[in-house]
Amino acid sequence: MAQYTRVSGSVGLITLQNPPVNALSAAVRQGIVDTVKRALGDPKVKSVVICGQNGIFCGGADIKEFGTNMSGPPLVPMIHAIEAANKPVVAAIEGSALGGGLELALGCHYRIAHSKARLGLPEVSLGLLPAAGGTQRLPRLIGVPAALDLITTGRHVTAAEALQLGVVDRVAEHSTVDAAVKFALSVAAKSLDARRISTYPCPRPSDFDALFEGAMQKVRQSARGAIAPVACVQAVRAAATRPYLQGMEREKELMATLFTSGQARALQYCFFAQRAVSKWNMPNGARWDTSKPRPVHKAAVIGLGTMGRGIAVALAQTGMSVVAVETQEKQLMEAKQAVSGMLERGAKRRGLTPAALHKISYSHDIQAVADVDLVIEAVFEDMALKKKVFQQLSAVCKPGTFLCTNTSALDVDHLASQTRNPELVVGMHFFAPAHVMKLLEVVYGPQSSPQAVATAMQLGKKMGKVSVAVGNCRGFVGNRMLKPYIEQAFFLLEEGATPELVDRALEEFGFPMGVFRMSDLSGLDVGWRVRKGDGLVESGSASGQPTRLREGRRYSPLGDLLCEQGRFGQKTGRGWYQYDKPGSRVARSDPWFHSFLEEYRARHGLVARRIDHQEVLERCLYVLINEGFRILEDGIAAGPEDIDIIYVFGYGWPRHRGGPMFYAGMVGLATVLERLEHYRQAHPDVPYLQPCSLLRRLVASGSPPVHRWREVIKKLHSQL
Ligand SMILES: C[C@H](O)[C@H](C)C(=O)SCCNC(=O)CCNC(=O)[C@H](O)C(C)(C)COP(=O)([O-])OP(=O)([O-])OC[C@H]1O[C@@H](n2cnc3c(N)ncnc32)[C@H](O)[C@@H]1OP(=O)([O-])[O-]
Repeated sequence: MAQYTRVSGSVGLITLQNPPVNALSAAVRQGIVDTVKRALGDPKVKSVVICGQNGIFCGGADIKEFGTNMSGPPLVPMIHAIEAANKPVVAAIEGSALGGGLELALGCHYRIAHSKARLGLPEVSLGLLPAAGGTQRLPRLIGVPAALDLITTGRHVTAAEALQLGVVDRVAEHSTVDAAVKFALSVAAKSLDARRISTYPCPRPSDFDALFEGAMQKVRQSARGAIAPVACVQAVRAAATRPYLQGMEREKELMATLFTSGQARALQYCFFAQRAVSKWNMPNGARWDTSKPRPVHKAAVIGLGTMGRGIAVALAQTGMSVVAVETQEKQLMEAKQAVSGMLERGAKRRGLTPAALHKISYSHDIQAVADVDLVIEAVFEDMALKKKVFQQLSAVCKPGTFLCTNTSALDVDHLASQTRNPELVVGMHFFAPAHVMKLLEVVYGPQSSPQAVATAMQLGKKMGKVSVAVGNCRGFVGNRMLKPYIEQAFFLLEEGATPELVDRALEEFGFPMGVFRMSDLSGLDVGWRVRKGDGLVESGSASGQPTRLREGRRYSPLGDLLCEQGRFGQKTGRGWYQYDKPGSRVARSDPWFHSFLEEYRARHGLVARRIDHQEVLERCLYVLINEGFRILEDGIAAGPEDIDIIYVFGYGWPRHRGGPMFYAGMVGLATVLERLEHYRQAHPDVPYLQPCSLLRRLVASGSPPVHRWREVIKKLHSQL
């Protein structure tokens, strides 16, 4: 809807009305067409202002309409009518002008933005391109290089940068609409010939070919198989090589290739899934909208290793006071330096003064956290040590202090049982580097209070994290699914694959790093320590079948054998790959490992066979997905969106593939089930390949679309 009023005597004020972000739904588009006609037909009106209700201009096209039979007036002619108007039209931009919202503003003759406004064309992040003239008008207004940057990255710019780029004409510190009305009065009599962007020539950069080749190469490298960024470059190229109307035809053509693509559906699913996970609920019925968080003004971090330092930085960057505790004096001094460095670099990147530096106080005494509202424990991943810390915290902290653990796999309930108030204990599982990675798993146990979960989720949002609430179990959601994925990768090596082949298949699928390059980065010794803790590691000297079985389950000692030789990955310069020196990041094939693998197969009577990318993907991804279904069945994750957001934001699952559960729906649940059964028959000693009954149930009920799985899961749990 759009409301029309005449203000200041001669200004027609059009207000977009579609809360919360005034998206350009069919009704809003119709409203704009009607109100613009009215303003242009009203003799008293000399100029027009378009603004949005509730302090936000427009969040773009209504994404909820995509995939439906879209009705109502199309955007392109609607914006043309505004640009062709014989009265100046001024866009008053508050809050956000994104996608179709900015394209609407680019159709106006002037743009005035509030100093806090954000502007951009983020369509690429939805698997699309700006299809209401954005790819043709923006290059004409701000030049090809700047337009290429905004359109291929989809990044939002501040009002200040938008002014500097020439996207907006003015920036207002207060009441943008008033400023726009005053401005509209001042330009009422001015000619509009030079204000219709589509009539502008598109400046042709001197290094035209090099620029577009460079842009195409860049998007192909960073896109990892995503198609929208490539189409964005092609559309902007049309702006620089064709007259406006032909360029618009090209924009339309390219959008048609994207609009119904699987990638666009996956990316739009991620958009809504990211918002859905903030609406958390627990099996005991507690929910996001009925559980009130408690404010956290002062927080503490216990243990200043790599994770603790990142968490301290992320907390301080919220502007709250932070107490950082490390009992080892030397480690404390090193941590102080490291944290200060990270804060200074962070502030510099954002063009800010490192005010957060003064928000952190350091101590080697746990007594220093007595008055904080929330503590995050990040000491070494050892249960005995963590239990001791939780006992101390329970004694030292003021009543009501939330006690959170950054453990990545240990039992949160067991730690809670070490305290006087287990209801105040939750897991806050960050991902390395903690001040960079967006994902946060908030882990609740049966005793965790809804208020503790609500407080941790709110703190996560304040730290700029995408927080997902999950139940307590071994490895929570992310690491629990990673275990069978890694196990299959090891088995594939035994059967004939190489680290290079497995990694190439996963990287071509879209992962930034394959499983073996990732293992070398995070360190083979991390997993080795956990397997030792689980009593799985045996001495390397023995050979034959028995050494590859643990309680009747197939087991591959490959990783253990490498660790016994000190091959921990990048940190030792040798792992699954070789590196120039310890700490280098460039992986190179290692002839030693290839002959070691052949000798290993011979020693264990294994005959290598040809393995193709399809088998790698099916075995590594379907077994991970299958564990995802078990997690849903166990109620550890409330819905597929929770799992998908965890994998997209924490494990490098390519966003244009929607996440493991969405991907399973795209491939077809029946196919996933059939392939798992196929591999289970071939490998009866691998229980992870046993299809989950929830998967069978979904296939039996006709493989409903992913957004309807929660109903099936609910029914399943109600029958349990
Ligand atoms: C032709 C044209 O070229 C093309 C084709 C297009 O234009 S494609 C569209 C391009 N536009 C975008 O990519 C912008 C997408 N939106 C955002 O980036 C953000 O929303 C925001 C504007 C910066 C506000 O952030 P926020 O943190 O304050 O609130 P929120 O929680 O995110 O959002 C609040 C609520 O609004 C919903 N919502 C937001 N934007 C929406 C949109 N464009 N369409 C439909 N719903 C939308 C969202 O799902 C949530 O719903 P619910 O969860 O409450 O039920």
